[in-house]
Amino acid sequence: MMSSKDSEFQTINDLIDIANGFTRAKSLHVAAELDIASHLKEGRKSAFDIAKTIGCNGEFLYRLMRALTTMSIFHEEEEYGYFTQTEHSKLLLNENVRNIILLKCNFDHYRGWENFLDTVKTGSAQPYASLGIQGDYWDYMREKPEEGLRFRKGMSGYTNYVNQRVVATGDFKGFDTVCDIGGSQGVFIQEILRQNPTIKTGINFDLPYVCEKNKLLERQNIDPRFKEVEGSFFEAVPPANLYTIKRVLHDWNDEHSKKILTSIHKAMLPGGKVYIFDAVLDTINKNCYNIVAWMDLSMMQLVSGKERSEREWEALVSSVGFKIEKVIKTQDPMLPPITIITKI
Ligand SMILES: C[S@@+](CC[C@H](N)C(=O)[O-])C[C@H]1O[C@@H](n2cnc3c(N)ncnc32)[C@H](O)[C@@H]1O
Repeated sequence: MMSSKDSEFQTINDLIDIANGFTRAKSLHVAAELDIASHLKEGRKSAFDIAKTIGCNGEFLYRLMRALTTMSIFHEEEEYGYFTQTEHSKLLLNENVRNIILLKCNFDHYRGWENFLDTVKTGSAQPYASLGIQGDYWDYMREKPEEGLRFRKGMSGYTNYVNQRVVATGDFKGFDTVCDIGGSQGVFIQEILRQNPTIKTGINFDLPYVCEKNKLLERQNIDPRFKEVEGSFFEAVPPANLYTIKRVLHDWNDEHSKKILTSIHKAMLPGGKVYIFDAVLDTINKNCYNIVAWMDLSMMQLVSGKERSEREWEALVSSVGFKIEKVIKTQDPMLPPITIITKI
């Protein structure tokens, strides 16, 4: 039986474990950056041999891999220095997963959290002030092209991962023109077109510098119905019958979100709808791990945005002339529910 002292030690260990989160994330980052998993594809291998191949210090790479095994990333064999793959480390071979990790754990992403204490105290976030960046997160992404590319690849990683299931949740029949607002590299609208042959035009709408960078992508089998339109959703969006807006409104506070929704309201063709793909907080269980509570903090610190409850969504959309028609809930928190809104 556990004594109360034992259970206190366990709790202290749990807290220290949480405090170690940064070290763990950084170790995962280095493993992804060095693409260590790809060296175990053919079977067991010594960390010292991998180190020689990739130009690392053998002992240090061994110690990194040994630490990662404590989180089920790689498995250490009986023979000293040898490792095999695990279910977790196999996933590092998936380009989408690797891009998500590289986005989440990169150095600038951490730096954006440096003044989180001030954010909580003041209720106002200045994530990149210490890097001398004025303006919002998107200005930062434009001014630091490497970060911008990492961000877009990471977002496409998320989207590619859930795309098929998310699109299958919605009903896209009867809409001639569908426009994905803030669609980044355009992978979401391409999947919508792929699953819905009756749509006539699918527009990817994003900022001019994002569309410019998209021209450099090696896109394969582009659907002739796919179109890219550049602009700012604070000014105007293209006319469409259906707007999809995925993981965008949570980037913005209510004042900015109202402006985005107003642009959509003005441009929407008669009988149109908007599908919002963002979390609805009420669908999440309290007091246990959920990804949305953590996403909410990232929104708070990095972009001054937030995740919203159904009541908050209702208040937001009704203030600009929309009403919620339906919320299609999903079981997996990785899959955003669809909040369908129409004009009042
Ligand atoms: C969090 S990302 C979401 C990307 C994509 N919808 C997804 O789910 O993967 C937000 C997107 O909004 C775009 N964005 C930011 N400000 C914008 C603006 N003023 N007008 C149009 N797009 C904007 C960004 O460039 C970025 O692609």
